[in-house]
Amino acid sequence: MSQAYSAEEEVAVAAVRRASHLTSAVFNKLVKNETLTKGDKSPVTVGDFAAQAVISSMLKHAFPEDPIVGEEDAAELRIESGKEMKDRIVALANEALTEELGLGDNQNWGIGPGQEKTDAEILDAIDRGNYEGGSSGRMWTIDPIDGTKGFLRGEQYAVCLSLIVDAQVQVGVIGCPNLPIDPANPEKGTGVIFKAVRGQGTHQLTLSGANPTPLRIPPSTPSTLAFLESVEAAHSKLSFNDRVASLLGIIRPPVRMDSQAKYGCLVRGEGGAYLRMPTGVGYREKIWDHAPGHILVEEAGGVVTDSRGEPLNFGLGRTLGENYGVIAAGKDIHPLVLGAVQKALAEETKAKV
Ligand SMILES: Nc1ncnc2c1ncn2[C@@H]1O[C@H](COP(=O)(O)O)[C@@H](OP(=O)(O)O)[C@H]1O
Ligand SMILES: [Mg+2]
Ligand SMILES: [Mg+2]
Ligand SMILES: [Mg+2]
Repeated sequence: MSQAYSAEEEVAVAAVRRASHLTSAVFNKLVKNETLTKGDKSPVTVGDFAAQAVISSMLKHAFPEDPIVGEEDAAELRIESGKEMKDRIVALANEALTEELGLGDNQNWGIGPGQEKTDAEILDAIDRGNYEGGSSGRMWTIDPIDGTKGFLRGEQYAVCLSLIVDAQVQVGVIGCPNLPIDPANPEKGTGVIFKAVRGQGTHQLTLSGANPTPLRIPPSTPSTLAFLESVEAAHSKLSFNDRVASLLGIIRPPVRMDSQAKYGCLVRGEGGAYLRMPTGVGYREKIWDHAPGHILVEEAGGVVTDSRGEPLNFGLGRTLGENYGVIAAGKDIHPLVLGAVQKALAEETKAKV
């Protein structure tokens, strides 16, 4: 009998691979009018839309019944003012879908090079990401470019895909085109894929899908720990992390990095703990920003909770609901970090009264 979710894993890695190639190629060619500002003031580029179209098209081919919770939608591309961008996205997506990447010829799963798609098919593929989520059944999450701000700066970003079944993440794949393959040996270059399947561990692959290497979070102590945190101060309360670090006697400065590449770094032993606390503006975390990273950490022997010590709930819809932050770390150090977070929160409450 084949391993559980082996077809899903194969398709997910292939889809992330194609989308990762697309995004890194697009970065070098990106021009100014190829970025839009969304309603929440965040950026979205032709790369985000095209990568979501590619992943969604491949998922439809392999698993036509599965709903998708995707970050982007095509509304802006369906109106006259979006025509130029739409044309570019259709061309990019078709290029990526038909490219020969040596992924095998399993046409049943749509992994090998496919046929060109029409404009309508590409827009519909993007809009298939409109599922509202929920606590039962299968669903995929797509964050075609996580860390769009990092992507635009030429820094870290990640192509993120997960399969959630009955509110449990079962498969997670994260492509990080700009991440060093081996941080100790920068000459090895950049571009990695992290993958995890429930019960089967976490692995790092090259961006070409080769050399699967198992990953376990190594033990750490406050003297070796550094927080992995956002670059963007608007995304998490960085001053809070500083307070927690001082309560724990952490000496190393935080490692700031955009996107779920942070979860990838955590599982391969960089940093030691991921900490993301709300900034207080009422933002709700999105499931596509955490589901793949969450399973990478759990399958590498780590623990992920919110600041109350509760598990994250992926069954509430497109968001994680009320925002109590995210703490991810190896299982030895997680209780220590959680304790310090709760102490820092209690200090804040005390300072307010
Ligand atoms: N106020 C806020 N609080 C927390 N996260 C936010 C936020 N505003 C945007 N984000 C999310 O932060 C993600 C990036 O996380 P990070 O800071 O770890 O790189 C963004 O993903 P996208 O770049 O996919 O839009 C976006 O979904
Ligand atoms: Mg975004
Ligand atoms: Mg994101
Ligand atoms: Mg995104």
